[in-house]
Amino acid sequence: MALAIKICGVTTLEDAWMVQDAGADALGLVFYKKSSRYVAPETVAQWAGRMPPLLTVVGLFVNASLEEIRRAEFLCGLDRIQLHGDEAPEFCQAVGPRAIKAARVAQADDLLGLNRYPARALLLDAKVDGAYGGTGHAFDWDILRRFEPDAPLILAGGLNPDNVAEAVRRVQPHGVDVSSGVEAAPGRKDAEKTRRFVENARAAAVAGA
Ligand SMILES: O=C(O)c1ccccc1NCC(=O)[C@H](O)[C@H](O)COP(=O)(O)O
Repeated sequence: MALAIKICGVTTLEDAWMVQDAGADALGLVFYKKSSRYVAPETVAQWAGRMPPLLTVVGLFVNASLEEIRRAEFLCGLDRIQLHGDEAPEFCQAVGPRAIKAARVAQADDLLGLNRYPARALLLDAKVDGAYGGTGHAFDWDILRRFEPDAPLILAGGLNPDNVAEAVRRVQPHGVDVSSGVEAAPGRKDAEKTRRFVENARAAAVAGA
């Protein structure tokens, strides 16, 4: 199966095109006001008709209301909804078949109960005190050895162009997700790092196929 690659924390239309040019499959828009990568749904709505046509657009929310999510979906035409807070399985169900549930993990116990989420995919990120995501920290991938997710697994947390190949080889995820590892500055992506990330991830996936 081909590896899906998502570049998260895009805040400009220019970076959205760069992500497509680099060969990624999806981009993430952080609709969480406390993030340095926050972009307003109204801003994204102004990009309408000028977005890269074939990229999957993922809206990321942290403990948002269903109303807030539906509004952003309507304004921005989101393909997926990434729930990156403390949302319950029932909330994931209410969001519907576009929902990706993100979970923060540090140890094997953090994986318990994740199969209760009726999610399109499970995204596993590093657990860091006081932060919901985008920290640049990795978790111990070995704790995934005995984990059998019911949904496709997307690996995140501290990935970068230099470690993504090893991550793909060891975890064999359905997809990988990166934010700070391909940044020039918070909220701005670096084209060269993004291109290298995609190239190295794809090469590792092909070699392991
Ligand atoms: O990116 C953020 O600022 C952010 C804030 C709050 C919740 C989630 C956030 N990002 C989520 C992502 O999808 C990141 O790609 C993921 O956490 C990995 O980040 P990084 O370790 O920086 O690659």
